[in-house]
Amino acid sequence: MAPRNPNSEKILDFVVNKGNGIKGLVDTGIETVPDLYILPIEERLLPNNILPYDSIPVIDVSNWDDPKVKESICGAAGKWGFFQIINHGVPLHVLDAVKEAAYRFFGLPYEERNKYWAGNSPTDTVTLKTSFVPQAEAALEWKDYLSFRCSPRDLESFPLWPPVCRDEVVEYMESAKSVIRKLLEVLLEGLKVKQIDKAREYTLMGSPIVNLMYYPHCPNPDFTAGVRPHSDISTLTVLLQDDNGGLYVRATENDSWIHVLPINGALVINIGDILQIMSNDRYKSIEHRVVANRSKDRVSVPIFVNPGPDAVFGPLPEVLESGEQPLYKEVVFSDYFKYFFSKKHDGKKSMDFARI
Ligand SMILES: COc1cc(/C=C/C(=O)SCCNC(=O)CCNC(=O)[C@H](O)C(C)(C)COP(=O)(O)OP(=O)(O)OC[C@H]2O[C@@H](n3cnc4c(N)ncnc43)[C@H](O)[C@@H]2OP(=O)(O)O)ccc1O
Ligand SMILES: O=C(O)CCC(=O)C(=O)O
Ligand SMILES: [Fe+2]
Repeated sequence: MAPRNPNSEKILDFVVNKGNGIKGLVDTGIETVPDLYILPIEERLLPNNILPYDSIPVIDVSNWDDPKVKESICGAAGKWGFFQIINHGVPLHVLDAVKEAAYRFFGLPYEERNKYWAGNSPTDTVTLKTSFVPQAEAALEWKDYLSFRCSPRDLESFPLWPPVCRDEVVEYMESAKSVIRKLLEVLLEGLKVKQIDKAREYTLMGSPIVNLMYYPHCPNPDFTAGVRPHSDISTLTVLLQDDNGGLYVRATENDSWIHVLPINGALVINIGDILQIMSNDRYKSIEHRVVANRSKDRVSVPIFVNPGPDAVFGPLPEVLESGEQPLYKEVVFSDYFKYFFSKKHDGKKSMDFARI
């Protein structure tokens, strides 16, 4: 990474070391995007690269047992890696409450937010961070996020979580659990797995993380990234977005992107690297990126459904039983996670860690 100019060093200190986040910088009233956030032209999302008429599938899951629903889910996981679900059973008021909780947390004064800043937080199950890996990024991402580890054991530290949003995060996670379970059952059935036993459950969903993502309004969103192109490392991700839009998914055509249209009450589902690996490439973890908004603050709430830290995953025996060659080796999830967090968001490069 090239050395940063003195002004960028000052901004980095204010945003990262002093824990103000990009929210704190925007609150100073900046009218242009600082150099520290400017992407090289080849990394920007240009209007010509957006496919205006394409969209990812929207699946009505009111009847999970309907073979057509199962087919749509497995088909979308294989072709698009992304789909939206409606009539999933998570009540609208729970979804609205967790989005409001995100605005409430990021609306707190600096001193209150900063109690949870990475390194200050009273518990490692909740951390406030900015960008992705600021130490490894030439240009930072225009986002702050409050991250909650949500396994049953992590929930023991609930009393230390921020009171302005903790109930809403837990209620959202608890309500989404049955949707996650159903999705995994359908997707695994599509891979000839008959039943998700306790060991498989730990590998598929042992350490979920809920993030409250906050993308403050940006004077020129075209010059910077809310989130750079990346695939998620989860088994799958359940994402609640607000009505501002700004999430783009990579299309099959060279360097073109599809906007994920906000649908009130819908959840966006994407396959993560782990499920691509377990399925030996039958399901696809597709790159996506976020662009901030010029006039409005955007929030989203992903649930990263991750394996337990010591879970070992690789292509499933059921997938390989007909003699198919494994494309990936077996990997411990915590090693994969550390590798992902050791570099900037970089497309699908994390998968090389497991590729044979
Ligand atoms: C996209 O698909 C995903 C995403 C995710 C998960 C998303 C998340 O955002 S989870 C939040 C990050 N994860 C955790 O906090 C989990 C527990 N943490 C760790 O395991 C480690 O922290 C680590 C993520 C592996 C990184 O370890 P390491 O490289 O040793 O660095 P740290 O010790 O964390 O930090 C060193 C130093 O820098 C400060 N810092 C680091 N990053 C930030 C940041 N983004 N913003 C602000 N400050 C940062 C940190 O506080 C330390 O400062 P000190 O003052 O203490 O020295 C899941 C699944 C998916 O599919
Ligand atoms: O904010 C969004 O819409 C997506 C965020 C995302 O892709 C991520 O955090 O991995
Ligand atoms: Fe993502």
